[in-house]
Amino acid sequence: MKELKKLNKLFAKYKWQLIGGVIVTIISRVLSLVLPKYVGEIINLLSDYTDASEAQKEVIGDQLTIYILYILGATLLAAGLTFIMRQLIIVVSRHLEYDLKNIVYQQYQRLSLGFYKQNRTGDLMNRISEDVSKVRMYMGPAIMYSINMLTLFAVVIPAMINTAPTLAVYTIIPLPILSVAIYVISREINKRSTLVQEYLSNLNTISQESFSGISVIKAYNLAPQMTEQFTDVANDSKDKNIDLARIQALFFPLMVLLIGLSNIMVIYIGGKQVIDGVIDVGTIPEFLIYVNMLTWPVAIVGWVTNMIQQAEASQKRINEFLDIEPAIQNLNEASTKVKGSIAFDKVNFIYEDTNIHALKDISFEIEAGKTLAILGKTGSGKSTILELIGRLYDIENGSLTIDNKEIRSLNLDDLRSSIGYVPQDAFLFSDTIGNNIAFGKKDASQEEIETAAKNAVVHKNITNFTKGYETVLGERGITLSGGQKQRVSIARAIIKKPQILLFDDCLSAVDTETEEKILNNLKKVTQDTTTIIVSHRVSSAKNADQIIVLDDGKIIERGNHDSLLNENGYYAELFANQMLEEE
Ligand SMILES: Nc1ncnc2c1ncn2[C@@H]1O[C@H](COP(=O)(O)OP(=O)(O)OP(=O)(O)O)[C@@H](O)[C@H]1O
Repeated sequence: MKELKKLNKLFAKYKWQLIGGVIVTIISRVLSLVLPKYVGEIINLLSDYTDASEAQKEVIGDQLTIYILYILGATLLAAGLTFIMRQLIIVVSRHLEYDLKNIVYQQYQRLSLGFYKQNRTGDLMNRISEDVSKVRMYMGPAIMYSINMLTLFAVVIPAMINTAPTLAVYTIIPLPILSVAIYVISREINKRSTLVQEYLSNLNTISQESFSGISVIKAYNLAPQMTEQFTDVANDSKDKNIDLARIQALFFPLMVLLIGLSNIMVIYIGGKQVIDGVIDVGTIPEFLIYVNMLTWPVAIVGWVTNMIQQAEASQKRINEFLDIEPAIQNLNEASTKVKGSIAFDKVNFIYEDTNIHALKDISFEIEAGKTLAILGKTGSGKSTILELIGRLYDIENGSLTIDNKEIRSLNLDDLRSSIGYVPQDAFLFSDTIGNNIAFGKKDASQEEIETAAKNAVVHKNITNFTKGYETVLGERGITLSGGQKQRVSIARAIIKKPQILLFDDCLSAVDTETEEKILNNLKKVTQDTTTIIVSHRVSSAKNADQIIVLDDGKIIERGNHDSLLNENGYYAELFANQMLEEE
């Protein structure tokens, strides 16, 4: 229960509902005693009825009516209270589940990019859904059934012992056996259902990948292989489901068998005691009802134990993530507005997970409002520079300053909200185009959205869609072309009028003519914005105030378009090749 202790803080928030739930449960269980007690009394009265005089028969008749009314009243009240009990405890568990999901989600948002590189999306999803659901089973049903069971034991067993001690002992004996048997079976059920879940998740991954990669599958005519792969996994999944169904099928027969045994015990031992005159005949139906009242809670002991064990394991997995401190921390709570000058001084950067030395002794400076273009072969470290400016990673070596202040000393929220970042792989949400652009600025007006789209030269494309800005994009924005996606992503960055704009090769899918138009528009609207353009194309870089060329993490050339052409190095060669291509 060590891991589950973490939830106590959450429980405290709902303590009154929980205490109410406990009280209501106790009252309803006490009321449930009325039924067996008076059924016993009724049978006793009935057994006297045949030999009774007319006057006595009338009294017995009245008595029977009163007992029946008692039973009816108590049963109705107990039913009402059971409803309230579920409303209190189960509803609280849903609130707790909601709170826990939010806590996990907020933690996910806090964690740094490195965390996401190390953990699979499926695992993250599982912990926030599957694991939280298992913990909810502890927070609601497990607690409710435990209270229910304990109060029932506390009221029924003394009542039984009080009425007929010997019969009580014989009746109770099979119950622990039932409890252990259910525990063993439900543990096996859990083991097998975990396997079923695993196979289901494999099946989901295959289906999801085949839907996302449908164009590749069709182009390579891979449909038969994919179907075969799916069938194999589906077959395994079916086998695991059958294994599960087999063990589940044992659950109820076993319960019925053990209840039957207890009932036979009551009738056999009770019958003998009635013959010997130790107990009244009414005690037998009374005990039969007790046995049936106790069986479900006894069976539940095993089930609840399992639920708690699973919740403990799930909470352990959740705690693993909750206990991680984000690698990137905000070290300054005070607001620090960013103007936009950036300086790298002998920055070295090694990716921890791959040990790749991505940046080696990088030094450059950009004044606020100026433009820097970064060129270089793939894998030369261009994107890494942008990631360091957004503090997606911290540097260990050298210095990176913004407005002459060490980047770590800036308020992280201020830093990030002063940056407009357009990643290499434009990601659009499954939402309208308008909302995707407005994502960069919460309260953006339609006019602002359209202006941003015009500057990113995508307005005309959008208005060509029947629903214009209201066009809903599918998963990963599949209704847009690569170039359109890039431009929507640019509009999203410029709408927030950031102090620093980072473009990571985001004009690669746009033709040079449109590229020119976008760059010209940007020049107008981002006059005071520090802009860094990462590109493979000279056309994106030629107008920049400063250009650096990277190779294997090092700066091999720097200058502006004219000076670099004079150098006759990599840049000049790239320019010549690209001019040739264009011609
Ligand atoms: N998250 C990461 N974890 C580990 N290694 C990484 C990570 N991101 C990049 N790298 C490695 O760091 C090096 C520099 O990568 P980077 O993405 O900065 O290059 P790039 O110049 O932007 O390349 P491209 O033009 O292909 O986008 C590469 O060798 C790459 O494999």
